[in-house]
Amino acid sequence: MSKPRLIVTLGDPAGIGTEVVLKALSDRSLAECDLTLIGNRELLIDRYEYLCQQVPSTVTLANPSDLKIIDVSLPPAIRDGVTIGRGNAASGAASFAYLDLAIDRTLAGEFDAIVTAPIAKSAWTSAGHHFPGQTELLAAKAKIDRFGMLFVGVSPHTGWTLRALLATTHLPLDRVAQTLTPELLSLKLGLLVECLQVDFGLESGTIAIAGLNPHSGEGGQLGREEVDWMDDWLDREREIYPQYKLLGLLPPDTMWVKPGQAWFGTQPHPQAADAYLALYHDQGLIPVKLMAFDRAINTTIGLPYVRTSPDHGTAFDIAKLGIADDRSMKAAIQLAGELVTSRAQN
Ligand SMILES: NC(=O)C1=CN([C@@H]2O[C@H](COP(=O)(O)OP(=O)(O)OC[C@H]3O[C@@H](n4cnc5c(N)ncnc54)[C@H](O)[C@@H]3O)[C@@H](O)[C@H]2O)C=CC1
Ligand SMILES: NCC(=O)COP(=O)(O)O
Repeated sequence: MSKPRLIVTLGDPAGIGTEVVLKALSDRSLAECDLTLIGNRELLIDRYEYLCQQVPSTVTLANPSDLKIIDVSLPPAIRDGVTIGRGNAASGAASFAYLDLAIDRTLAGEFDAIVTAPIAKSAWTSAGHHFPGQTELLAAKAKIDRFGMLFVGVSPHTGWTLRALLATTHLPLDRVAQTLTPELLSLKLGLLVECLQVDFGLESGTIAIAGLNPHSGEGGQLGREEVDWMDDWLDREREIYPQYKLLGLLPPDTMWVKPGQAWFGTQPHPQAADAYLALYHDQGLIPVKLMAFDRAINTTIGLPYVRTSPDHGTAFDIAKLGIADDRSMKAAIQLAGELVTSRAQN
């Protein structure tokens, strides 16, 4: 089989996107993928030259002149408006243009997967692009409304694989309860099952599902969603997916004890689940980032192609320092290659 063709966006040019990409691409093991960067060549070269002065001699950076690059030309006002360490309308316009073109080229069949460096949602908004995140732009351009945000990480301590899907994502907390419906949860669980089967070869297994309220509502005393509809919803899903053991609705704090042990222990915990369904952003991402911030991968499931991304953001606070950790970006590129290969074989 030919090498997976990956397009890697440089993300917000005021953040650490270019840095983590150039650091990651200096790793020769990534040569198993056919990689193309997409971004503004002039900003990329400026950044490379700056970083060469910043990083210690033990750190290597890929040289842009050795890489395939799709150059996204930017009007001078946008290019000159980018200020390292501060997201603004110019950096938002640039990062949006990179992703927008990457999607078009991928939908046209030129690439098998998109790996995205981080963008700032607020910079997109300042630039007039009103999407909650890259995920929603990817879904809108693919014309799908069935998609999910799944985080994946492999423990360096035990080899155990953490998989956590978010039922809702970039939503104010006070809108979560009204957004959760039986239909939405069925859609997300169905996507998760498909992904476990197609991408991870798990035809059966265990999926743990969190409740919404403290102690999963404590029988209605601490919140009513579980007793009013979520318990019945889960009973129905158990009939639909008899090959999976659906655990739940688990108290949302203690749900993470076994995965924590499976991640940090000396061997995978026998009772850790194959996947976790968290009901809102921070219910899932606080534990994921505590366990795996240096290496977790954000992948969009349900798209007609593979999309991965590091789990971190633009890190404007360290963008001038040259100290960004590229392991999550490297893992995102590796996983994209693996998923493309496994989908081609299925
Ligand atoms: N996939 C994406 O495009 C994501 C984008 N974001 C965006 O990033 C912006 C900043 O968000 P924050 O919540 O501050 O999260 P963040 O991940 O950018 O930063 C959180 C903390 O972690 C540190 N950090 C992040 N990545 C690092 C790395 N690779 N190496 C070393 N240290 C690192 C930062 O310096 C900061 O102290 C927001 O505008 C948000 O929208 C946030 C998460 C994901
Ligand atoms: N917190 C996760 C996140 O912000 C992912 O955003 P995006 O990949 O949709 O841009």
